[in-house]
Amino acid sequence: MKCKVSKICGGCNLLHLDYEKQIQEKKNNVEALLTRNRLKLQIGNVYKANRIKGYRNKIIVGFAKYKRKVVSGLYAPHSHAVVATKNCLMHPRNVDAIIGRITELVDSMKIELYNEKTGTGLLRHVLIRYASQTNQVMIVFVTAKRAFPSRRNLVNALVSEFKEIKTILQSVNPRNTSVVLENEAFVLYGDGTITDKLCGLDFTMGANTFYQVHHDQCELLYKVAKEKLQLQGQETVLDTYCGIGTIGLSLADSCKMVTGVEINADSIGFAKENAKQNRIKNARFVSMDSTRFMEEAKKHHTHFDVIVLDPPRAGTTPTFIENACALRPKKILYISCDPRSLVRDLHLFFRQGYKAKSMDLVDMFPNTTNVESVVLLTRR
Ligand SMILES: C[S@@+](CC[C@H](N)C(=O)[O-])C[C@H]1O[C@@H](n2cnc3c(N)ncnc32)[C@H](O)[C@@H]1O
Repeated sequence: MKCKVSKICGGCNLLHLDYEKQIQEKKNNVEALLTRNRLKLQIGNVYKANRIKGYRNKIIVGFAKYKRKVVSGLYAPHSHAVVATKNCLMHPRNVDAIIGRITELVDSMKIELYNEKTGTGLLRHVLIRYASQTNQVMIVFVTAKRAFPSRRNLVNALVSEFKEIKTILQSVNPRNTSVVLENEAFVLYGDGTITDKLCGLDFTMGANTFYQVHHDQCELLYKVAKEKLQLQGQETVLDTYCGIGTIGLSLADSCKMVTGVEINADSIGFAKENAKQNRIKNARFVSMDSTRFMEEAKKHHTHFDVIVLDPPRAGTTPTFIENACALRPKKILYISCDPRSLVRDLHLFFRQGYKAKSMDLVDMFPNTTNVESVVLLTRR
């Protein structure tokens, strides 16, 4: 695959390798990390992706002016510089057409671009989410202020042209931070949600909720998780860092009870809604910091047979690990998107009497160096 901007964009830093070599490189990198950290762990399978382009279902584009015309693109790594791109190889084609049209409309409607240096202007970025199985698109305009003069014309133009746009929102971030969705989002069109199908279930999500970027690899990841856990139908499962409930709900038909914990209250609202719309009755969700939940669970001797954790890149906390292990679950499944924080946390699990039974990798992010790990821990 050839991309003119891959060197400056930095998004696809393995694009120069053919896919088999990318997979080998990812495996080598994780193995080297394990060795450097004195972890004797064999990597079992590396689950490759069938779809290695056009897979990204969440895209954030920035805008800039070039020769007086508005251009859009991804941000260069660790910077706020926009790399003007058209038809990124990782974007679904129909989403790219929408991005192209938004860029033209921003230009022709003379929508002011936000200037980070002076703190003036309006439009900061646009976030697009795509539910690939239902062909539903969500667009979020992130603006520096609430007043958005041309929004009605912009929305009308987009929805009349693209039938797949199900909802459009505006999120206001007045502060000088790079956080994309800082505040509450206002609905400009539709109901503020899109719904995708995953593992045979319907999952509705909002603008600031987490959803894995590669639909098919996400299904594969959850399938691997289910296989690793070998649930017998009687277990109580705790799904921490649960987002909109995807992992827990996909396990619900194989266990007695699922409890999901997540810090983002919006996500918990969607998780409850998702349980309801899929008629899943053995799942409950709690909006709470996972570490605090674990402390409380330990204090009240709440037992779980299985604990699943899928934290953000930073990994989990020593307090979470200490309390989770003190509850003595039979199995702990650690799903991680950053092998470095995973390795750090595994040392702590080992110190608390757990051992790694298996470690597998799932290629959630083809053409990049990122990889998802799944580690099954059992009591020593
Ligand atoms: C990598 S995502 C995983 C979400 C979900 N398991 C999935 O597969 O879609 C991590 C999730 O952890 C949540 N989170 C971040 N910090 C948290 C915390 N301290 N306690 C609970 N949840 C947290 C984020 O909001 C996000 O939804």
